[in-house]
Amino acid sequence: MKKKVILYRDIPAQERQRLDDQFDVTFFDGMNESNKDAFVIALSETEGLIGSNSTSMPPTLLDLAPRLQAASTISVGTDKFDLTYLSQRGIPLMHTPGVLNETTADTLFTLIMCTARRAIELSNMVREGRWTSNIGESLYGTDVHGKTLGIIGMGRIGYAIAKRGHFGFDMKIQYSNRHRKPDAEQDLNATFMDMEELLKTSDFVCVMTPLTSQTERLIGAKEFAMMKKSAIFINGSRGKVIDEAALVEALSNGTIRAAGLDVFEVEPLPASSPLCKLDNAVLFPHIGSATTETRLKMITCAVDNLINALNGDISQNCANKEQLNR
Ligand SMILES: NC(=O)C1=CN([C@@H]2O[C@H](COP(=O)(O)OP(=O)(O)OC[C@H]3O[C@@H](n4cnc5c(N)ncnc54)[C@H](O)[C@@H]3O)[C@@H](O)[C@H]2O)C=CC1
Ligand SMILES: O=C(O)C(=O)CO
Repeated sequence: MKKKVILYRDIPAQERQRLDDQFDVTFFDGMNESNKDAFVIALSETEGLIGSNSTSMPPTLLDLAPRLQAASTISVGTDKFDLTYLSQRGIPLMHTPGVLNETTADTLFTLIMCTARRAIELSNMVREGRWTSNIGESLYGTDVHGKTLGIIGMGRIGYAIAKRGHFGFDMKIQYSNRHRKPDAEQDLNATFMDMEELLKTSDFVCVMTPLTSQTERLIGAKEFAMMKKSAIFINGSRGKVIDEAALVEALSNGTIRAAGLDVFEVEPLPASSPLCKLDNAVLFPHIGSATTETRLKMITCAVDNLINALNGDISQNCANKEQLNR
């Protein structure tokens, strides 16, 4: 008999077919008030889960899935699951590292360029008929090339961002990370330092850590105050890695120059957020990996991951492999 699987995000037909070939699939378009009861009933029988990282899967919900054997998230970030809880139950969480590095780094560099050159603010000026003469000094941007790029979280994506800065923009790269990265030091001439020194000396501060209990609110009022007044802050990790209210304050009172954000404490970001009123904030709707090519690669990877995991193979792309092996 085929194993039962819940698919909680729409995926292309050919990938859905690969799941159907192997499993008895129940589809939900996310999880919301209108389908929650049916979702809970399906959970009681399911052996596998696959979906996107816009849906939270807390222990209270997964307690309702006593037969669960594997979960597969269409993301590299695993913060919508509790890894300790899953590991205690012996359930692997599969994810999609690597396939989105370059696309996400492109997005982060777009944020760097848009904030530095005030691209969105000035584009809006043109569209709204407010371009009536030469723009004047008060609307000039700041250079990106030749500046210092500080990366907090020099992992797979951090490295891809640093590569763009080093080779494309002649930037000086510095980083803080849980451990040193010899490849970044050799290939990109990157300098390892503690976060405080990085905050004080970078022109662009880019956060690319995962969201964990150690990184939650890593950057708050104290950290913004350490940055240069001319600094530009970029967050592509998760909204909760920063204190958003403190960022609003820092952008409003000139503690830092500007911010580019792809992620927020609450997503979708409500239009009532004070961030939406700030010209010096560039706001993207969590599009780090959102290209047609890369999203397909992520979905294909996540489908492979679930098939492998439910067949007992977690050698590739298992986020809690070490915890499971303990
Ligand atoms: N905006 C978007 O659409 C996307 C966001 N992400 C986010 O980016 C995160 C990173 O992805 P990868 O680069 O693939 O992960 P990774 O595991 O390769 O890199 C993360 C790095 O952060 C470092 N780190 C952890 N805690 C730290 C701390 N307290 N201080 C400094 N460094 C710390 C780790 O040592 C590691 O090198 C994901 O977990 C996800 O949350 C990922 C993809 C797309
Ligand atoms: O993969 C992730 O973690 C994302 O945030 C979406 O690409």
